[in-house]
Amino acid sequence: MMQSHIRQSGAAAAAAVALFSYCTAFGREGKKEENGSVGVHHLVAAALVEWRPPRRHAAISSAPLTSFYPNLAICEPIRDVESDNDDDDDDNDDNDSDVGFYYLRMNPKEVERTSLSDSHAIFGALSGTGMIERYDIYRRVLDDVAVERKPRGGSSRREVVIVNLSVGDKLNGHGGIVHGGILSLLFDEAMGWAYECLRHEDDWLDDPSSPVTAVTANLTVDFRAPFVEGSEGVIRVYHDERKGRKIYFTAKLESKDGEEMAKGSFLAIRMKYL
Ligand SMILES: CCCCCCCCCCCC(=O)SCCNC(=O)CCNC(=O)[C@H](O)C(C)(C)COP(=O)(O)OP(=O)(O)OC[C@H]1O[C@@H](n2cnc3c(N)ncnc32)[C@H](O)[C@@H]1OP(=O)(O)O
Repeated sequence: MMQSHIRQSGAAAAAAVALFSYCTAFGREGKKEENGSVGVHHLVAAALVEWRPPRRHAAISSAPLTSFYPNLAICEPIRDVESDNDDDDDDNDDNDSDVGFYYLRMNPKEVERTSLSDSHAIFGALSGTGMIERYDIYRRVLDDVAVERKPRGGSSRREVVIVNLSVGDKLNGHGGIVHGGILSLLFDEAMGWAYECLRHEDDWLDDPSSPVTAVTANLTVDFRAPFVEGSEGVIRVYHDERKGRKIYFTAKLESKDGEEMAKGSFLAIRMKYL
C-alpha cells in the first residue's frame, strides 16, 4: 500500500539520518568493502534515494455513505492514494482541482451482479498472487462546498474514479514488463466503474435506479513507459463529455512515483435495451 510505502519511506529516511549521523560521528569513509559488501555510505545513499517527500494528499473525510449507493461503496475514506492536485500536467487538470473532495472505496464483492463474480476477469480469474494482486476502486466525492460551486451538466471534465492497483509477475508480455493487453483491461474496467458512478448521479438519468448498461465501443491506449512486473500504480479516470448515449472518458496510469506510464481514452455507449 502506498500508505505503508510512505511510512516505510519515512522510516528509511529516519534510518538514513541515523546512519549518516553515525558515519559523521565516527569518521567512517564508507567505501565499498573489498569483499564486495556495500559500505555504510552506500546504505545511506540507498535510504535517501528511497525517501521522497509525500505529495499533497486528498482531503480525508469520515462522511457517511451517500444514499444512492447503499451496497456499492463502503465507508472507507482513502488515506493511501495521493491527490493529483499538484499535477502540473495540463492534460489532466480537472476542473475541480481547487476544491474539496475525498474518496470512497467501492466494493465490487458487494455488488449483486453476476459479471462481478468468479467469472469476472479482474476479480475472478486474473486475481491473485503474481497476477492482479490489488485492484481497489475509489469514487471521488466532492464535499458540499465543492458541489455548490460545481457547474452541473454533462460536459465538464473531472476525475471520477481512481484505482489503486498492483500487478505481479505472471501477466507479462516481454520479460519483466506487464503485457499491454493487461493494462488495457485495467483501463477498461476502471472506465466502466467511472460510468457506473456517473449514471447514479441524479442529474444524469431521469430515473437513477433504472438499469442502463453501457459497453465499451472504443478503447485507445498509449503506452508511455514500461510498467514492470511487481509494480504498484494508480489509474485516474476523467469524464470528458456526454453526447446522448455516448459517454467519453480519458484515463492515465501513474506509477507510485507519479510518473505517467500509460494514457487511455474510452467511449462507452449505453445499450438500447439493458
Ligand atoms: C455496479 C457495477 C459496476 C460494474 C463495472 C463493470 C465495468 C466493466 C467494464 C467492461 C467493459 C467491456 O469490456 S464491454 C465488452 C466489450 N464491448 C462490447 O462487447 C460492445 C460490442 N458493441 C456493441 O454492443 C454495439 O456496437 C454498441 C452497443 C457499442 C453500439 O451499438 P448501437 O447501440 O446499435 O449503436 P449505434 O446506433 O450503432 O451507434 C450509436 C452512436 O455511437 C456511435 N458508435 C457506435 N460504435 C462506435 C465505435 N466503435 N466508435 C465510435 N463511435 C461509435 C455511432 O456512430 C452513433 O453515433 P451518433 O450517430 O449517435 O453520433
